[in-house]
Amino acid sequence: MSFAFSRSVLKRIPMPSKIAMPAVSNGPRKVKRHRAKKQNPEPTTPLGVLLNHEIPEICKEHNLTLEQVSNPLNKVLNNTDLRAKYNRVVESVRILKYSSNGEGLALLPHPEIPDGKQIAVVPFAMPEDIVTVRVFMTKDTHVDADLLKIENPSPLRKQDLIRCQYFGACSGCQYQPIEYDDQLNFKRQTIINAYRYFAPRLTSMGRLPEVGATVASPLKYGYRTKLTPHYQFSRHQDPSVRPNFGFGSKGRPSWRDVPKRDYPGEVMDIEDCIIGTDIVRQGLRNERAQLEKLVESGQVKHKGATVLLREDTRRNREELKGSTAEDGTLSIVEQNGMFKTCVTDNNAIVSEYVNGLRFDFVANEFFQNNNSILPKVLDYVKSNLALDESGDNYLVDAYCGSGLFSISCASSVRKSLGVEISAHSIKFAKRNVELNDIHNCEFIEGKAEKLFEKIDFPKDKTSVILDPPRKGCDEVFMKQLAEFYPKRIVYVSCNVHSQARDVEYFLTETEKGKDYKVESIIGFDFFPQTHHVEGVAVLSRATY
Ligand SMILES: C[S@@+](CC[C@H](N)C(=O)[O-])C[C@H]1O[C@@H](n2cnc3c(N)ncnc32)[C@H](O)[C@@H]1O
Repeated sequence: MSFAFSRSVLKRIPMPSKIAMPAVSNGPRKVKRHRAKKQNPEPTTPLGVLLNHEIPEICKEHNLTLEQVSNPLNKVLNNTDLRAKYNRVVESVRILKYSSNGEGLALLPHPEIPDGKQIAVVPFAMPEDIVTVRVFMTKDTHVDADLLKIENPSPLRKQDLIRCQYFGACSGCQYQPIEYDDQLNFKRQTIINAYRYFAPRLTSMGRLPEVGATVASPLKYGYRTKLTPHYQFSRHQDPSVRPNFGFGSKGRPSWRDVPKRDYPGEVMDIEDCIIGTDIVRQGLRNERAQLEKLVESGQVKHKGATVLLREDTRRNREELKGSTAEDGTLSIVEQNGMFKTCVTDNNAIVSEYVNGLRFDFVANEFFQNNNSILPKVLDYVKSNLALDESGDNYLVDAYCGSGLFSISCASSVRKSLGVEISAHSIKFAKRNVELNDIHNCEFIEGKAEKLFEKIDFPKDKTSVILDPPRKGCDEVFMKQLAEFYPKRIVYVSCNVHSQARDVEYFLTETEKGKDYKVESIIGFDFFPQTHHVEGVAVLSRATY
């Protein structure tokens, strides 16, 4: 039997520290009082958006003050009768809108105050649904509720579009029952909201263009080149039985007959994930079967792990290594003359092809997860860099990863400079220029602002691509970018909220940023069936 699974793939989850024994005491037993934890999320996370923008907005729309919708949390936590009153079933609830996280938001009657209200977050409910919910968690500002029944569906709800048996309990997808065009519209609305919330000055000054229609993904299912299922042994579980292997679950909804979960609220047992590519889906099946064998034979000694499933594409079949089927044969999918395996080793080197260019990278490092949409994104980014046809152009690629943008634009520029914090990614960016026989791209390792120490490109001929992680850019970087004064900036982002915040800061808070105009804002649907949207904002300098 192969040990590859347990040795190379698994990331150990730390064991809980020893449980402290209670101190011996002779006095009367103290009643333990529960104290609510203060919620102070990062403002551009889904919870930050909910607390700072979505809840106040609902209050405003319904003439409610924040006090009128807040809950006496410490009282509820310490009084069982009161908790039972708050954790209740509520019928005939109209869902008002989606949160930025693709969850339904609603107003419930207050359980104590006759004309009071509570704001409820209801996963899997959609705007205009009339539903029955069960409140299971009270927070200061809102309550969390499970969707129990759809009494009257929203006109946008098409239940027969749901293709996954786990939809409605798995935390991965939110939009399966919605026609694809409507999904794209919801994502556009997310971007519009993000700029209203995080770029209020630009919005009120009329300095933002209309957000464009979200660009569709060619593949609506079967697109994800990376999945990371996990498992965890619970304390009460027979250690010789395979634990659930899959993804996190959401609440305990009962509106759909989803296959039984033994450990609600934890990991769901998922046999197949249909948003994965064919080979990644095969990898999921293989690794699940492997885990079963290893557990049965007592070879899994740790409490849980996350398993990487990453597509690897090669021209040459002999180069492939990866997940094997139960009979020990390597799983391979052949597609358009290329061969694909599913790699499970975090440190393996994998390849992807985009527009005929080859990109190698370390399996657990960042690479875009939807290969099918990349040609459209690259076309759009390239056409918005305002590159001169003579080729007298320079490109800065900040947060460059393994060089996707620099290398894809190399034939249209004289020189490019990429910067990236991950040493691994930089190593592979350098290797990728060699693999593609490119000679005008340079890469440096370090924080994004490091590039300003190095750069000697003429500002009037330089365009900048920004593609930071979810938290966005920091102010130091934005200030230096404004000082550098490039002719054009294309800002790609997987979090449109931090993007909107950065664009507002750049245009309103930096001296030279005031000379820029936001030319366009548009979404790309990298993750169909989910609430995620990738935003691309184009900024141009007034004169160059
Ligand atoms: C969304 S990825 C984009 C990668 C690349 N543009 C691509 O499309 O493949 C963001 C990248 O920023 C890098 N990163 C994170 N913080 C950084 C920082 N402060 N300075 C430079 N790079 C950073 C991450 O390692 C990651 O590779």
